[in-house]
Amino acid sequence: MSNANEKRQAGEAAIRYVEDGSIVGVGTGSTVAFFIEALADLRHRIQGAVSSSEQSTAHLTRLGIPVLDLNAAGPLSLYIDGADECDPHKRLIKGGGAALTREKIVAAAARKFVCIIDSSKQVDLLGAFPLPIEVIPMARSLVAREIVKLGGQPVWRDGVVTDNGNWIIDVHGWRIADPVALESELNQLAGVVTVGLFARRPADVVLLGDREI
Ligand SMILES: O=C[C@H](O)[C@H](O)[C@H](O)COP(=O)(O)O
Repeated sequence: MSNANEKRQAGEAAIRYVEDGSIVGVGTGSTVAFFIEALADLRHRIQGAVSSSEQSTAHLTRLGIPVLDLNAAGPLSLYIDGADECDPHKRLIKGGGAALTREKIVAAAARKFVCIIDSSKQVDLLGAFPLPIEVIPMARSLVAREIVKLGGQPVWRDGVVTDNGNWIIDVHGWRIADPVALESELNQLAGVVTVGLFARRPADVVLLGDREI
């Protein structure tokens, strides 16, 4: 089965976790786009969505799904999002679409995080996909030097500005044996806004296509 078909299956299968009357946390990306399309059929049965990006907000709005502010919504029962890599412990690399910061915020606000992937995202060890890190623009070189000291190869995603007005560094060359420790260590660097490792708060459920793994 093609990756696109598996993404569609995963996006549609995630609908079974949506409860009537709830506010749904919605991630970003091509897999989530299938979820948003399916969610539109249920729009009269939910209160609305909290969005993790301007891209998803535009998609949700176009389909008539109310987009709510997280501060007003409070704790969420459910967050649905894709990933760039997923290990056997449901720890993730995210941020290939530069939406990692708001994704991490909405994931943290949710009781259950259902991650929807295709088989190309499954890995034994995180790090073949370059690790995205959102940085304050003035700290780009500073953070890059610190990453080199930690053995990574930082590459500035030139031309990309996040929804929060920041920049992205993609770190190549890491095979991440201890994602929880690395996430914590990188979070301490001055100028780092968000690390694209979702290890301290992994997914609760992973759907590969329509199959829970
Ligand atoms: O910043 C983007 C997000 O973390 C996405 O969830 C991730 O890049 C996966 O996207 P896609 O479903 O398009 O492969």
